[in-house]
Amino acid sequence: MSSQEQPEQGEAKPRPLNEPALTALSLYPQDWALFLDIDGTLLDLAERPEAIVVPDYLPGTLHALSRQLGGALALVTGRAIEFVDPLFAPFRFPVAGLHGAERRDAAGRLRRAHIPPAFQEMKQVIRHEALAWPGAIVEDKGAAVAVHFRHAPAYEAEIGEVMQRHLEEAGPDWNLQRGKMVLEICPSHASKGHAVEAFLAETPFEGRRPVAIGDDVTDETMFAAANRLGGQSVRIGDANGKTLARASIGSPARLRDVLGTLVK
Ligand SMILES: O=P(O)(O)OC[C@H]1O[C@H](O[C@H]2O[C@H](CO)[C@@H](O)[C@H](O)[C@H]2O)[C@H](O)[C@@H](O)[C@@H]1O
Ligand SMILES: [Mg+2]
Repeated sequence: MSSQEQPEQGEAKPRPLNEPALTALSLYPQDWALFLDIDGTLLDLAERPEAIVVPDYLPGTLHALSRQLGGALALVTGRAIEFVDPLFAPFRFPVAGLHGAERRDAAGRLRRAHIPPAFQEMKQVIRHEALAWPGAIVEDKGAAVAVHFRHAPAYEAEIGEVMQRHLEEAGPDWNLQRGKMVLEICPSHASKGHAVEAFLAETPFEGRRPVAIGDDVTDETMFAAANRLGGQSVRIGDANGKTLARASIGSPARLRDVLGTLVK
C-alpha cells in the first residue's frame, strides 16, 4: 500500500454497513462489479491454511450472483489461483491470486508471476530455517512464500527478522506482506488494488462501479481503488479504525447471509 493510500491515524471507524447499500448489486446489477477476498471474508479463518471450510451452498450463491452481474464478480486473494479453483468447483471465477501478482481474467486468460531460480532456493532455505520454529507453517505458493505463526506466536519477531533479511537479499522485485498471523514474501509489482483496476479495464467489468470486500491489510489497496472509482468498500470485522473501508460487516457468516439475499 502506498503512503497515499494509508488510512490516517485516528480516522473514523468504518460505519456498520447499511446493508441496502449492497442491494444496489441486486437492483442495478448492470452497473456494479463485485470483488471478494477469500480468507476472513467469504470464509471463516481456520487454524491452518488448508483447514478452511467452504459451506456447500457458497459456490452456487457466488455463481448465481456472478450471472446476475453479467460475470462481473472476481475473487481477489492472497492464495494461489490453483488453490482457489477447487474451493469453488464446479465453478471457476475470474481471480487474482498472490495479492494480485497472478490473474485469470473473465475470458480465462492467465497471467502468471515469474519464479526466478533464486526465489526457489530462498523457499528451500526458509523451509529449513522454519524447523527451528515449532508450530510455524511454511506455505509455498509458487511465486510467494508465507510463514504462518498462528501456532508459534513466540517466534513472530524472529520470523520477521529472518523474512526481512531474505527480502533484502531478494531485492526490490519482492515485498514483505504482513497478514493475520502470517508474514510472506511476494512480488512487489502487484497489489490487490492494481488487480481490481486491471479487471475494470476489461469486459465484463468495464464501466461498472466496484464493490470491494475484504478483511485484512492487503485489502486496503482495493478499498482505495473502490473509493477512488466511485464504488463501495467494506471491511469484515473490526479494524479499529485503521482502514480505508467505508463500511463494515461483522463476520464472514454475516457476509455470506447478505450475499444470499442479493440473489434474485
Ligand atoms: O487474501 P485472502 O484471500 O484473505 O488470503 C490471505 C491469506 O489467507 C490464508 O492465511 C490466513 O487464513 C488461514 C486460514 O484461515 C489462517 O490459518 C491464517 O492464519 C491466515 O493468515 C492463506 O494461507 C494465505 O496464503 C493468504 O495470503
Ligand atoms: Mg482475507
